[in-house]
Formats: sequence, structure tokens, C-alpha cells
Amino acid sequence: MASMDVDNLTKYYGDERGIEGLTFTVEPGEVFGLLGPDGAGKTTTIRTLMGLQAPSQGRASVLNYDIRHRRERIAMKQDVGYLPSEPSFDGSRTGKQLLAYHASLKDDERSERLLELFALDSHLNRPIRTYTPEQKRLLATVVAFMHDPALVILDEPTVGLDPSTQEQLRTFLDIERQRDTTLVVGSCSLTTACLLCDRVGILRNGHLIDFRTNQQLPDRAPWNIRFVTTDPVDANAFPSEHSYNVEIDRTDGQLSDEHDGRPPRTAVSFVYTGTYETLLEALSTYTIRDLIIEKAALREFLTQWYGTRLGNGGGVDV
Ligand SMILES: Nc1ncnc2c1ncn2[C@@H]1O[C@H](COP(=O)(O)OP(=O)(O)OP(=O)(O)O)[C@@H](O)[C@H]1O
Repeated sequence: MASMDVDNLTKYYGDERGIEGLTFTVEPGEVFGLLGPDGAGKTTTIRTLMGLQAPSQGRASVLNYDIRHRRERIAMKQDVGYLPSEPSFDGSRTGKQLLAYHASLKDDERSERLLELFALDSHLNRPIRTYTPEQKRLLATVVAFMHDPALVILDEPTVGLDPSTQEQLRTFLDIERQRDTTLVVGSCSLTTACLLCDRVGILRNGHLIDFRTNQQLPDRAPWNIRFVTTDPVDANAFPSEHSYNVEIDRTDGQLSDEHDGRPPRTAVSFVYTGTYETLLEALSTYTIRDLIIEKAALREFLTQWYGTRLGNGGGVDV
């Protein structure tokens, strides 16, 4: 039996569409990602699945609890873990008081171990308002997992964490996966999806437009590369199976100032999905005056995959 069974789930806020017609299942022990850019509908889906807001249409069962019925929602919350995207706490309570409260609602199998793992154990007697934002998120993670639930729903679990803590959290979630905990992860990070999820549903403008297994995702998130060079650049130098959206700008007046005697400059930008070594090799053939390398936004990548309009018959704008 599926751990989550969602059928035509729809949520409108007045006239504003949150999500529409979502249908998917999540198998026991699966790590399923809801991958989408800002505003795609991840939080709406997750809050509706957690019974925090009623669906406008459709139905969903989470661990076989029907979220449309109040009694079942209450029972579900004892068996399911939930990490909200923006956890909010009563800041005057200590971490210890918060955990005692949650233990009274849903049991506590392992908060001590988790607190130690996330280095929160020495902060327990302090009011939560004195915690750093990162410590608050980790405390919320402890709350989500303390009762050792069979299924945990996480909304943007790595947002607001520094890179090393993100890595620590991913390692923890990977261990949970090996323990057969079912995870449903809302994320706008392709890196999180690639590293963590067995399968993702791609959300765009409130619609689930595709499903991809981990093998159908790239090895890692693509990079936006932009460099400025004083050398001539061949228009065909970068298009390859690893580079796309290549733009070569020789006409930018700010860059090619021929009056001060400096050679004209060319700005080159592209999205890159290949290996670091191949990139560095290609860049090393130019005299580089400026270089910016940053992770590409998911929205750009989805446009690359699916174009600017959806072909689902719904005619939904991007
Ligand atoms: N309380 C609300 N009232 C009206 N519209 C809302 C409300 N919450 C969400 N929406 C709308 O629903 C759509 C989906 O938003 P949602 O927050 O679920 O997306 P998201 O993928 O979680 O993005 P983000 O990461 O930015 O929260 C958006 O168009 C948003 O404007």
C-alpha cells in the first residue's frame, strides 16, 4: 500500500490558484521530491497534505489517513513528521520546554540523539529567541523526527543552512532513507533533488508537469558561467552537449572601451552542465578579465527542459 496517495488535489485561495489537479503516489521507503521554483505550489501542496488547510477539490491519504477528515488528521500527525519551510516558535520557551510539549503530543523516541547530532544539546535551557536562525531550523528538524515517524514531510529542508550544515542534514536524511523512512521533500534546489531524491515530481505554476527518477536528473545542478576576455571568441567555442544558452556580447560599450587604449572586451555567458575539468580547460585558453560562476536557478533549467509554455493542454503561462 502506498505511503501517500494523492488524487486531483486542488487548492485555490479565493480566485488565486495554489495547486490544481495534483495526482501522485509515494511508495513506502521512497524519497520523493516536489521540485519547483518559487511560487510553483510546493508549500501549498505540503500544507494541504498536512491538513493545515482544506483542499478545494480532490483527496489525499497520508499513511492511509484521509486528510479530509478531522479525526484522521489528528491521528496522522502522531505518525507523520513535518518540517515547515519557516518554522515559528514561541521564542520565550526553551528548547527543552518545546520538546517536552511535542513529546506529550506524539512521543519522543530519540530527541536526545538528534540534539547531539545537530549540536543543540548544550543550548536546550536557553529561550528559543536566543537561537540563531540555523539553530531554529535544526530544532524544527529534531521536532520533525523525534517520534521516529514512518513518513516525514519536509518543506525546503536545507534553506537557511550553511553549506556544511546542509551536507550534514543530507547525510542524516540519507541515513533515514536507509532506515526505510518515507520522505516527501519540497525543494527549489536541484542539488537537493539530485543528491537526495529517488524520484521527483516537477511542479510549475501549480501543476505537476512531469516525474523524473533520480537517474533522469543531471548528476548535479548546472552552473551559470560568465566571463570577460580580451581575446576574440569563436561563436562555436562553447555550444556542446554541456553548454547551452550561450551568449557572446562584443558590443557592450562599457566593456569595449577603445578610447583608453585597452583592447576591446567580450562578455561570454552560458549554462554549463559538464565536468569542472572540461570547463577549466576551456576557460584556460582565454585571457580572463572577470569570471562569475554560480548555480543556475531552477526556473532557467526548467525552461531548458520544458520550454516557455507547458504542452499539457492547459496552456499555462510560465
Ligand atoms: N495564502 C495565500 N493567499 C493567496 N495566494 C497564495 C497564498 N499562499 C500561496 N499563494 C499562491 O499560491 C501559489 C503557490 O504558492 P506556494 O507558496 O505554494 O509556492 P511554493 O512553490 O511553495 O513557493 P515558495 O517557495 O516561494 O513558497 C503562488 O501563486 C502563491 O502566490
